Amino acid sequence: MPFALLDTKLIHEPLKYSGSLDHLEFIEVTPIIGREYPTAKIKDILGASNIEQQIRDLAIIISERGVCFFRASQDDLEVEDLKKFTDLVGKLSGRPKENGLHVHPLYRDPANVPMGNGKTDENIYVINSEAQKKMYRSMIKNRPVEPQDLAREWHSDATFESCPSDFSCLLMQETPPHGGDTLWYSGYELYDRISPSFRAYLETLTATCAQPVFRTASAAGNYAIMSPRGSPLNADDSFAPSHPVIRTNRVTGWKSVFAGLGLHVSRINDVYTYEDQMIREYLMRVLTRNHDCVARMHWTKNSVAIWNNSCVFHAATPDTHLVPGSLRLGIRASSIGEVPYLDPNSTSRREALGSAT
Ligand SMILES: O=C(O)CCC(=O)C(=O)O
Ligand SMILES: [Fe+2]
Repeated sequence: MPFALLDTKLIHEPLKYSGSLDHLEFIEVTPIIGREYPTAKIKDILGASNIEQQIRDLAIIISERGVCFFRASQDDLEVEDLKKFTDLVGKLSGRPKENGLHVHPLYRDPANVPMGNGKTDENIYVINSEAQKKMYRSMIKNRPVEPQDLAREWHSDATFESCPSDFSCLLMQETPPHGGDTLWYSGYELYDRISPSFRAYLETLTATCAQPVFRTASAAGNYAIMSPRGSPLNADDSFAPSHPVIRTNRVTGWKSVFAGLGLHVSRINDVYTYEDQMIREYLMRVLTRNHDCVARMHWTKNSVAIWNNSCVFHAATPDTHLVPGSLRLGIRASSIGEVPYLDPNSTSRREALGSAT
């Protein structure tokens, strides 16, 4: 049995779609990843008489497709609606009962400036291109960044927590005239592109995850006051949990690459340094050489994306500063899911769908 399987009690039965969203118009973004709803309003889902059934079904669709885009303007979506919606998607798709919305350790950081309405909220992470510009400037001063290496942007939310995020939902309130796209990458398909023997090896591995800005003890200490950050299990202030490199998605039951690459993965455990580098570089190389696994969102004002962090990686495109005077402002809520696990009896996405893609 792979040691990345932490606890058999964590294993969930895959959920079944009931058909409650069949009335919504949609297009698949690519054969592999993403679904776009061109006209649907999240507010209507929240006001539906069968809200619980619709949200549970939506959680299943997001988990199968990785990410869903709500293209129509969601300008009637208040901050409280965004929080309620994200919370319900996590709750109704079976996250542990004691978990709730993530409290981002950086929410009081100067970079996490007030939302468009001038307020702050512990459950809302603000994405503001002006504040990011300042933060990047100071980061670059301390740790020079290769300008051509945007691969550093790939990540999955809150993997620096023992219980990371299952669903994240981002409402983009202000958009630059061009640029500022976000990309999502299918961790299911990444898994399916690895040879069976190498997959079997990766399934035995875990990795230590850490947010780069929390790696100093004083930073971690400052953020510790925000415990428990969405789950009693996130009371650990080390910000360096271990997660399985291959993970089962609790909603679909499909295997995905998880803690094998990206911004927050600091070390593959129990291997030598060269092996750690080799495994992470290999996975990143498969990712960057297979752009058909990407769904890309060109944001329009008040559009929304909601994704399942346990089966997709995502990356911002930090080019807003190239458009002088433009502002990109988004607010994000994240639900806290289960402790990541690998069910050795789970299947890959392609196996489950019986498909070539
Ligand atoms: O700014 C973006 O495009 C994505 C930001 C992000 O990583 C997130 O909202 O989780
Ligand atoms: Fe993110």
